[in-house]
Amino acid sequence: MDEDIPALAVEALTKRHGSGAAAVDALLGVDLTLARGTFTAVMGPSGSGKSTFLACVAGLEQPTSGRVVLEGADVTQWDEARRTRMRRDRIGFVFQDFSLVPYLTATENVALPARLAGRRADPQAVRQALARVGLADRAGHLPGALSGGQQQRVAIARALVTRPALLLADEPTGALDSTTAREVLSLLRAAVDELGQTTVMVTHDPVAASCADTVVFLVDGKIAGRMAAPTADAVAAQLAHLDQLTGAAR
Ligand SMILES: Nc1ncnc2c1ncn2[C@@H]1O[C@H](COP(=O)(O)OP(=O)(O)OP(=O)(O)O)[C@@H](O)[C@H]1O
Repeated sequence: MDEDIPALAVEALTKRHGSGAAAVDALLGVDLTLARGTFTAVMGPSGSGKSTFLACVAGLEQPTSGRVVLEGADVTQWDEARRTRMRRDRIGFVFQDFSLVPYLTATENVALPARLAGRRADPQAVRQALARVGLADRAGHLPGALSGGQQQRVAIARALVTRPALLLADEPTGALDSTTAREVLSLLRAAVDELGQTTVMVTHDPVAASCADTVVFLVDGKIAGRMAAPTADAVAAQLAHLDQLTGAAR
């Protein structure tokens, strides 16, 4: 694998939901290139296009125009079956509500992506993934017997066990208290630093965003600003100025 190929390149991405008078332009020409092993936070007001962006990157939605290039492959050219395989094999997801299967143990939840792909999960890889998130001693527990933070850690182990090209996290700390949120964020940061895991995280929280290498601000479907080496204060200040940024982006 050529190390110079970016993990993700999004080129002139547009997405129009609906048609005619009801059409909504959720993305209006987004360009973004992510080098491997980088951690990017995506922020923006409600309705700015963050979820649509993640859905297009994951191949869950077809963009109206533009390209999504994952590790050098233009996935927008692929049919639904191939995009589904790509999602299963090359992308890890972490959601705000954890999205664990309630009747499966932590181990079984982590093993699920491989099983869905028709493979047997490597038991050692599953054990290691759970140990990495500090849950070796909770492997046999059902999600209902775990705290919110522990459930999110299981979800992170599940997302990372396949060693995906891209980890997409949608408000991963949105349902957690601030102490637990910090633990989850340090796990994401460690995955980037120690495993070289390319990560994109949508968040409303400046503290969460400050764990990323770069913050990208979306406003009205366009990138309205970027911030390298973010601090929580600087991100909060930038969010407060998004209205002016919108003006500059137009
Ligand atoms: N399936 C859909 N059909 C029609 N319009 C949609 C659809 N999905 C999203 N939209 C619209 O596209 C725009 C962008 O929505 P999106 O959910 O991507 O924003 P967001 O930044 O993720 O918002 P939030 O922070 O509230 O989750 C909004 O105006 C939204 O109403």
